[in-house]
Amino acid sequence: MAFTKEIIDAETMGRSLKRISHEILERNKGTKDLVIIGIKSKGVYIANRIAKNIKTIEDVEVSVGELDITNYRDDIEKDESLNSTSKIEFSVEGKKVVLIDDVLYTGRTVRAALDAIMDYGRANEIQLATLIDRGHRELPIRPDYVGKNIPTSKQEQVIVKLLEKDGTDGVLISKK
Ligand SMILES: O=P(O)(O)OC[C@H]1O[C@H](OP(=O)(O)OP(=O)(O)O)[C@H](O)[C@@H]1O
Ligand SMILES: O=c1cc[nH]c(=O)[nH]1
Repeated sequence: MAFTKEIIDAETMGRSLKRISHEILERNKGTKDLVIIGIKSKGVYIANRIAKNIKTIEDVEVSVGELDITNYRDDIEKDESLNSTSKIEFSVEGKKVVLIDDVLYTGRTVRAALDAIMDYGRANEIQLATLIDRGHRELPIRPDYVGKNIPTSKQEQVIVKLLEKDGTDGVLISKK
């Protein structure tokens, strides 16, 4: 039987995302040339929340893009007939891109996302933010901003719940 427990509540998640927003501003010395790209699907909601926090802190609207990595995954064959649902309505050329996802695990999703972004142009810099880093990387990828490091076993599953999609905020860990 699966055993599930909450490891991050809504309040803590909100605080973590505020801290990450401040860290992004601190590291980039503000919002000049800054753009945010969320990996679909949950990374997009988190990206929008961080952009909202930045608006509150700096009163600047940072552009947010949505990245669909389906066609760049290494476990399925590339299918050009699959329409990408990415929505990036700005140039990444010369920009500082903050790539955002909910969970960082093997790193394969981020590897695919880096490939996908490259197709949009040559960013000056790509940084990575994740709400949860659960370890077990299979590629040399590390986040620049982390909500919380959660040591896990490979048998466990990390489930991020977001208000926009699930009606509630929180992070659960489930053990088979
Ligand atoms: O580092 P990785 O091993 O690639 O794992 C992390 C990815 O796994 C999850 O997505 P999932 O593929 O479960 O799809 P989802 O975004 O629809 O939840 C999560 O949202 C990350 O994108
Ligand atoms: O536990 C995991 C691993 C990858 N992606 C998730 O969302 N959870």
